[in-house]
Amino acid sequence: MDPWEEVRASDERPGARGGGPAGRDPRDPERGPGRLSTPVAGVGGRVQDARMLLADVAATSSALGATRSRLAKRALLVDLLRRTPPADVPIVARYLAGELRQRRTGLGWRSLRTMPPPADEPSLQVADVDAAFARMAGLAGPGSGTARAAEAAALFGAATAPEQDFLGRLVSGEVRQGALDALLLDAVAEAAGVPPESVRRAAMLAGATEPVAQAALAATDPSAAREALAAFTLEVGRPVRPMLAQSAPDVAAALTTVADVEDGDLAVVDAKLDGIRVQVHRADDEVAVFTRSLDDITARVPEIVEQVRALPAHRLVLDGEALVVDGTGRPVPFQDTAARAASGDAEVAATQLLQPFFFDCLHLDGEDLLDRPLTERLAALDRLLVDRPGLGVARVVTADPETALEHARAVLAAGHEGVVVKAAGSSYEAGRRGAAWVKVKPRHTLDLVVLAVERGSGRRQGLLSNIHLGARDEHGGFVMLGKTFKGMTDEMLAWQTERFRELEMADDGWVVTVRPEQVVEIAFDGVQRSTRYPGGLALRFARVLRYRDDKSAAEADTITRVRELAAWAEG
Ligand SMILES: Nc1ncnc2c1ncn2[C@@H]1O[C@H](COP(=O)(O)OP(=O)(O)OP(=O)(O)O)[C@@H](O)[C@H]1O
Repeated sequence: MDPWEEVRASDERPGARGGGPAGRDPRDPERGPGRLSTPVAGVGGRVQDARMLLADVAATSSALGATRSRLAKRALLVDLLRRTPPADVPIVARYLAGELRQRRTGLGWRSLRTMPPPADEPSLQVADVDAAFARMAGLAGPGSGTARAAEAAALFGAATAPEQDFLGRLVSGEVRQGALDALLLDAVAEAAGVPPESVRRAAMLAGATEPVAQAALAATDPSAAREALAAFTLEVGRPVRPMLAQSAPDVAAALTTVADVEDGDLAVVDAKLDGIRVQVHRADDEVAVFTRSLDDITARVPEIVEQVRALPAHRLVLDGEALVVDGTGRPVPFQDTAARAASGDAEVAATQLLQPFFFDCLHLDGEDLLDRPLTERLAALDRLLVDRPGLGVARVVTADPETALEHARAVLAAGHEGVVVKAAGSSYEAGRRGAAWVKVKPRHTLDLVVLAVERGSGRRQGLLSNIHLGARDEHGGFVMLGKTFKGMTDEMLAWQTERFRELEMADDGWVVTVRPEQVVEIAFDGVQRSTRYPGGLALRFARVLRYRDDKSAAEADTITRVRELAAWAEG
């Protein structure tokens, strides 16, 4: 069967995706039940000298957990931000928006089991807590375990019972990192009195929420805040959040999503390469390579650096995908590319070369191209790659569904995973999953979060094997959709056994409950109704394709998406 036909015959239907902003319930009151009792001082009246108490952040966090609507959550965040002294804004933003990588403190769940008695009065300031976490993260070598335990005891001992609870949830990952980012940006806008788009755009260009929150809220009035935000522009050397794609069930549906093809609007149909996203920046001989999550991997990928240095330009920012290809130019299995990208081992790096393929150009020799139409950006890319066309991505520009489909078939035959259909006139919307890029893959996959794992038996004795899979719900929690022990290689089993021991929260001797942080890409044959699992749905023949370290749990697929798949399957 033609794989593209298979897509159409499978469980997705065109047109059923999209809709308005998720989760906004007009019946919700402006302020939710968890509203803080402390009065709002207003932007001008923020207490400039005092520091923010951890108790305030902890109270907001627990109120957020109990509040269901986005509107009420945003109101709580605005409340908190307005009362936060400017110097503390970055820390508060980091704790609530998810740029705190808890794992780096070295504190495990086990160390939280024996808390010292709580303090009676709140006295901890967020800056003290942040400093304590930073000190713990900096500990290494002999004696560091004891020093870390002493730091933790001092920190937790100075915390009241609700603060201990918050710190515990922060360390254990229950205060979900990243989940609030979009909401926090809107709250920053409201607290600073500026349009939300200006905050979002600044955060995308800065590649981070923290500095943007600080700039907006340190300003004395809305017009100063607007000016401070406008100062965030594309900077060669500083990664921007990458533009993301929606999905469509087939090429024709993708085409009509991005372009008015009846009217002859053109679409760019790109090969979708299955590797790792790379954003490369170059200023003369300085080259930096960033991943989808904006980690700097320059030192691990000298072969990419070299190829970028050879391009005929002084300053550039390119977006692309890097993969290992075999002698015939076909991509190797994704796991091998991922293993190569993760490895800093010089021997591996020398034998398995990562080849970059560029599909967008955001800056070229002094000109920012983000706001230019895609066709102009691609013309710049083509000029740049004129002597190295192999560094580009196979594409056609068309309004004709047949031509697009033909290209998609050729791309698949060349060993790639699908196509990305893009509006020819669209700008680069950093950080957004807009309608301008639509991906089509013949194989169905979901990115789910591992909630628990069962001990293996027989051949898998001593290993952690059967994983419990969860989709995100609208309220920051997860809905279990089933379990699988299929598709795991021996290496994967060994890796996951170690990984899930790290994330362990409880072990009843059979099932190990883990912190919901690890994303796994699952292939499946369909979604069916089931009374067995809490969402009323289960995946048929779920199997593991790969673990994804480039996505956080906050970016995993939602139960709404799974419900859509079930509805499509039922017609
Ligand atoms: N030609 C291309 N244009 C844009 N993105 C591409 C292209 N080829 C490969 N990609 C990859 O596809 C991804 C776009 O899909 P999406 O935004 O949904 O991210 P994703 O969730 O990582 O996707 P997936 O899991 O399907 O790879 C990009 O992040 C990029 O890594």
